[in-house]
Amino acid sequence: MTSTPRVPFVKMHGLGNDFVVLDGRESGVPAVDARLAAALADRHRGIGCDQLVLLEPSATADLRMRIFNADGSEVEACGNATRAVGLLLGRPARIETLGGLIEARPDGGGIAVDMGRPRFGWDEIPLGYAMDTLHLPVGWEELDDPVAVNVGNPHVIFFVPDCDAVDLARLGPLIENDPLFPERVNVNVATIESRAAIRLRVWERGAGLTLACGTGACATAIGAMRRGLVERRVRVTLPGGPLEIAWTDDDRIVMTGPATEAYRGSFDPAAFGLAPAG
Ligand SMILES: N[C@@H](CCC[C@H](N)C(=O)O)C(=O)O
Repeated sequence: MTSTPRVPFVKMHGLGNDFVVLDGRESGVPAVDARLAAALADRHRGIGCDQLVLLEPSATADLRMRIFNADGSEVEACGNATRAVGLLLGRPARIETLGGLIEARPDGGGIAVDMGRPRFGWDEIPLGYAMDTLHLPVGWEELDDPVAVNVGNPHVIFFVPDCDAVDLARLGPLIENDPLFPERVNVNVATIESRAAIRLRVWERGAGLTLACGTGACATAIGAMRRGLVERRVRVTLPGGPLEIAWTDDDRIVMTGPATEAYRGSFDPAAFGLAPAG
């Protein structure tokens, strides 16, 4: 009897936003589609994670990073996963993503990522129709007057007196799936603590409430900076811990924070309905 070769993975997280990382640059790693991504992300029947990350060779960068939400949807960007991949690589690297080319490098005890330029056009978020993205004239119950920012992926940000008091588990999915957002949206509720500090909770598109969201921290910081609420370098504290976000003079977003390798494991592809390789 021949046994099916197991598929290796690395379990990682950035401030508790957790990932299963598959290295598709190695042989034996299966093609990932939405069904497999959702099955592996399942916390009861799979390995469990907020996002599945697949590394592939790239013709234009050091490697390509593909990101799948827990619901199986493939997305353009993930700040925390980029720091995790930066930790795995252990050296400065240019990373190709669906959202553009970004760069990760070791920085002190953590990883710094140049996330590229923010975008503010209504059709770049994207929104369903033209409106001012600095003050969207819309609201859902007590959440209103949000900012919209695309930092590779789409975000809407509500500034509120106390983000911990918002019922984000109920309002998050309503806003995520509102027809105003044709590609759905990540929903951020933020409280300005000072001109250098923001507190943030995020309902992630395709993943729900997470302990941290790197792109959410970037989008929220940029939204707050555009409104003149904070300086161009700010600490954003999520339930899982803090990230430092800077908007540079040459219009780039730099996010700095920790990443952690939790463990290495392997799974039986047959258990996930995959035929043995070769
Ligand atoms: N956790 C991520 C964001 C992952 C993708 C997001 N849910 C989306 O659908 O755009 C981060 O750290 O940025």
